[in-house]
Amino acid sequence: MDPAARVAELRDEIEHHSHLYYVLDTPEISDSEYDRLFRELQDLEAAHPELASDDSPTLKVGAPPVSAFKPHRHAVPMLSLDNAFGEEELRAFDDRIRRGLETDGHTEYFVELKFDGASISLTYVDGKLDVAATRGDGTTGEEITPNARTIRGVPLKLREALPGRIEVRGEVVMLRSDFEKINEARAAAGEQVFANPRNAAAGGLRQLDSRLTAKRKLRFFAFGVGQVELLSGKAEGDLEKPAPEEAETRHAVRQRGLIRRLAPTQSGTLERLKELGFPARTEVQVVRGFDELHAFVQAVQAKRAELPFNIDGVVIKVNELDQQEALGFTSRGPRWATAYKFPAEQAFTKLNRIFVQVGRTGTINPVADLEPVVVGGATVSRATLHNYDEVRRKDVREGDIVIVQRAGDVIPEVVGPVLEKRVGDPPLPEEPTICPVCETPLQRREGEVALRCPNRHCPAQIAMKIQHFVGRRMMDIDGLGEKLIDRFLELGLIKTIPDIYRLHNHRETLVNLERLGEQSVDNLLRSIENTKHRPLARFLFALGIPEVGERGAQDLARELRTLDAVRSADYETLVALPNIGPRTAGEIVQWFDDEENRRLVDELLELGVAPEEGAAPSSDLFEGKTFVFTGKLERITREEGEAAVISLGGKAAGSVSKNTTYVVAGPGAGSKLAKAEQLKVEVLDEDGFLAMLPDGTL
Ligand SMILES: NC(=O)c1ccc[n+]([C@@H]2O[C@H](COP(=O)([O-])OP(=O)(O)OC[C@H]3O[C@@H](n4cnc5c(N)ncnc54)[C@H](O)[C@@H]3O)[C@@H](O)[C@H]2O)c1
Ligand SMILES: [Zn+2]
Repeated sequence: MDPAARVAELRDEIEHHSHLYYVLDTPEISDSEYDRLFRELQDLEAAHPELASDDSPTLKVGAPPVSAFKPHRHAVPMLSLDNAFGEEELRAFDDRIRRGLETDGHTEYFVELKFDGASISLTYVDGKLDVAATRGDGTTGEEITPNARTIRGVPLKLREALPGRIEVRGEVVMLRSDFEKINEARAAAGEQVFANPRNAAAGGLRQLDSRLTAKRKLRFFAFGVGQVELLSGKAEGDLEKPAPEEAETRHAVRQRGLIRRLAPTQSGTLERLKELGFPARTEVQVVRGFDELHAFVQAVQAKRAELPFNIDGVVIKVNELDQQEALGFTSRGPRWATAYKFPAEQAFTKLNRIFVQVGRTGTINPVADLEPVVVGGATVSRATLHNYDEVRRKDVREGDIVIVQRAGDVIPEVVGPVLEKRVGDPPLPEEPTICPVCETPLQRREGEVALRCPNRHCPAQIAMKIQHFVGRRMMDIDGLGEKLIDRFLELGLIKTIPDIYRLHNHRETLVNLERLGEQSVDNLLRSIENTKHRPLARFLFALGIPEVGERGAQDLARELRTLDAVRSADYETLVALPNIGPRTAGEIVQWFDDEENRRLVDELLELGVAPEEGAAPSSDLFEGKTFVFTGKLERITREEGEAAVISLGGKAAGSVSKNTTYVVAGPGAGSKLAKAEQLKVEVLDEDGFLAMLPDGTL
């Protein structure tokens, strides 16, 4: 295509999506698609300077304010940020900064989370909130003062009544937990769900009735200041050592009695904001040079999913304000900062078909078959829809354009359809009445939403049970994957879980199977044999008793120690155990009461499976104490730490609560550490933990 035509097309398209995103808060394409269009336009404009235009979206910020609100002119423009994707672009940013500052040394950066929300400006006059405004197009925003007053983290009065005027800027976000509740309610009311917390927060800011804003439970995190015109006095002490070339202006400022900075650095500014009453910020750090910068970025990325709100990257700012000034601005943003973007966790794609999957316990799960799309750095072509209640609630139909989400290790899921893009009126997917695999009529258990196939010999369930049994966190049978299990089932080589341990009787058949050589068969048989003495906790987890997960199985093994004790425990015994609730206790009793399940366990034992019993604690040193391990440990693994705690009579838990005695935190610890600090739980580092052990080591 002719570059001029493409440029025109891109500008139109970008304007269209900006309007949907910034003004209507209902995007139709994902952020990464938008970023791609934006980059393409930037590149074309750079390659063809003759196509430059003053009103190109590449020179603009956000979108103009809507007329329902009083316009607010920003004293200092509220700009956007440049982006960096990947290590190479991060390095290029660092190089550019060093060139700009004409230094070869390490630059000092202030690095922090890039909140995925909407920015606002809060102006305080003599310490009182005077006016709040959205970013708008950067020059003019919308005045939303009554709405801002409802946001947690926006002080109505600063802790110090600073004389003069100070404008604080930051991001308004919605916690993921609040977002989920709000979306559930919207779906139930047949409304379009919000694609993400950002849209919900941005929309919440621009309500005409501030009571509606209050309902969204928004939060504010300050990240900087705009205009500062404080009368000298209190804040002056923070004006340390002006750079010599600035002494002149500094002198003039002082004569006028005005101070225009809170502190000489970005990190100092944030400290001051905290003192003034803005919520403390976590995950902020001063780093020097590229390596430290890169390490921080990676550490944040690793704990992205643990944070209570969404972030879309890390913001990197040159820390010294004098250096920031020297670097200056472009029309869209500061030269002294960039946004390092993480892979997007959401994408838009077409839902081709909804099909049914039968789970391990017979649950019937609708699954979306999607046009493959990259989300969170991986290609996704299937996503769970959980159950048919949810399908109806979200109103997802075949052929819809849907929002797909993949956050951290969580299974990809369909957030909801883009109703605007629905073609015609496709029928709501029908809930099946018979199992798609064995054709048994489906049932629904009392109090459950999911339908179930009640046929315990249903081939689909057996396949899933076997897959679960051999899984990595269960019996961990190396080399026995999903495909091979299906093949063995088809050939009748295995029909039940115990048949796995009888496979050696079929060595000849196996060796002659297509694509399985003698060597891989022997490897497989050996790895099966090697799993006969797995720890009891793993074995219990592998059995697939409803409600008994990894932690539950560990609790059972630790408390009851032998398989016999678990098998024969009655309801009262079980329910008295820590962490075992009535429902779990009931399921365990029922499972072992079942004739077929008992035979399954007996057969396994006869075949030589002998789970390693939970050892009795060697001491009661940690009795009554609960430990939580978090972050990266250097000298021991988390599992070793937990095993040590248990063997000394203590407990290891996965999350911090008021019952936690100690949190052992290594580098990179995130929300668990924050929770510990909040609950005033004692925090140890790895050395501190090791020092508590009888020998001072494992
Ligand atoms: N899906 C769509 O249709 C669509 C349309 C338009 C824009 N977008 C998305 O919006 C982005 C552009 O939006 P933008 O102009 O707001 O830029 P941006 O979100 O890339 O970066 C600038 C903004 O980051 C925010 N921010 C968060 N944490 C911060 C911190 N710690 N310090 C400083 N700023 C912080 C501020 O609000 C600032 O204005 C695009 O990259 C795209 O992903 C998507
Ligand atoms: Zn079935």
